[in-house]
Amino acid sequence: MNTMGVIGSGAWGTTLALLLAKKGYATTLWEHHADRALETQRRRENTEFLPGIHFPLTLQVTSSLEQAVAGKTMILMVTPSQKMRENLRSLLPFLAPETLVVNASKGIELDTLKRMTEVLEEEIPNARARIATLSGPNLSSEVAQEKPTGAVVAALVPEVAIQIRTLLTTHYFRVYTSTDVPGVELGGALKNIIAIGAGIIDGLEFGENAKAAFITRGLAEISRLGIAAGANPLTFLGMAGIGDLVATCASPLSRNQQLGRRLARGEKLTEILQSTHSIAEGVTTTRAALQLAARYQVEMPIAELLGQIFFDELDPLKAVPELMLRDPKGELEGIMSAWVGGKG
Ligand SMILES: NC(=O)c1ccc[n+]([C@@H]2O[C@H](COP(=O)([O-])OP(=O)(O)OC[C@H]3O[C@@H](n4cnc5c(N)ncnc54)[C@H](O)[C@@H]3O)[C@@H](O)[C@H]2O)c1
Ligand SMILES: O=P(O)(O)OC[C@H](O)CO
Repeated sequence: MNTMGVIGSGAWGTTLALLLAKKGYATTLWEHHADRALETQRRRENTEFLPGIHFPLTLQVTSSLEQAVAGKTMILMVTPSQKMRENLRSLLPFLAPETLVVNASKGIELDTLKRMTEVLEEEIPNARARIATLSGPNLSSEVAQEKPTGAVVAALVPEVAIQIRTLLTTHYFRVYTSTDVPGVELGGALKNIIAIGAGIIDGLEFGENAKAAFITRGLAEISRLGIAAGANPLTFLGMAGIGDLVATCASPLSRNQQLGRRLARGEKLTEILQSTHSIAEGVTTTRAALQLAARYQVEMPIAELLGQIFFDELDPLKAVPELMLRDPKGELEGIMSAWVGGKG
């Protein structure tokens, strides 16, 4: 009998826990606030992040990491990415050696600049043969409503990815597999930067041409950095690349996109971040991506300007001519050299 643990009860963690529980797996969802765990367990609904969706009997909520982790077939890590390491350290005493561990968060650890599975590898003994990462165009409320969705799970060991694909697949959640862990993970993390920019473009009412060009150049920027960091270039044409970029940049459901629109209206970043419990990972990811770009000597003009908007209060309207009037260049410049020079 397969049993599941989900660590992190925000919108995505709750959605994944519901998916697994509705498949009939006994699933335990971990919430880090004890009183909120009790409240959610009592109400049988996550009223804050996923209102209106009733929990089946197979889904239990707890604030005990032991209950959420011990003896499970698979656990999914769905905390804010900057909290990944501390949560892993806390749950490690309860983690059985055979439990599969899947990252479902999209971010890069500040300071270390590690991807989430790199953090998993550092914290979990003998992790390589049992860890994986899940990504793709997965706006949580659509998945929770069982709307048809595609995703990708990447693992170093192909059989592990296949095993996890089997556990996650449903009639509304089609999962592909990959062995390109860096590509899948960087695609998912870096698209949040571009989604904030797309929100700014929407907020400034610059139109669809502008947004399409911006997404396209965003993909070029993600690909350049990803390839330099060891990703397979083709991954950025897949679920975790163009797939997630389209969903997140186009949808008003995206929290990163929403943040961009609020910035365009003149709201201050600190006020926006204080006004919500939801995570918009793109802001911290911009900081980390710029440091990675410096490490790999990759140009990221969009991320640089967004960094100036976030951290130096650059007026978004002033950023636009800077992008438009950069030195003209060939469309594939930079991508080709990264491809030839990268490990991908
Ligand atoms: N929401 C989506 O549609 C979606 C889809 C795919 C991936 N993701 C990714 O999943 C991750 C989690 O996002 P989400 O949407 O589930 O969360 P959310 O933004 O809906 O809520 C944030 C959650 O983080 C929890 N939290 C805060 N501090 C914590 C700590 N110290 N330890 C553990 N938990 C803590 C909060 O209690 C809350 O449950 C992010 O990396 C996000 O990018 C989200
Ligand atoms: O709401 P966002 O911006 O965190 O995006 C959610 C998912 O990552 C979309 O795939």
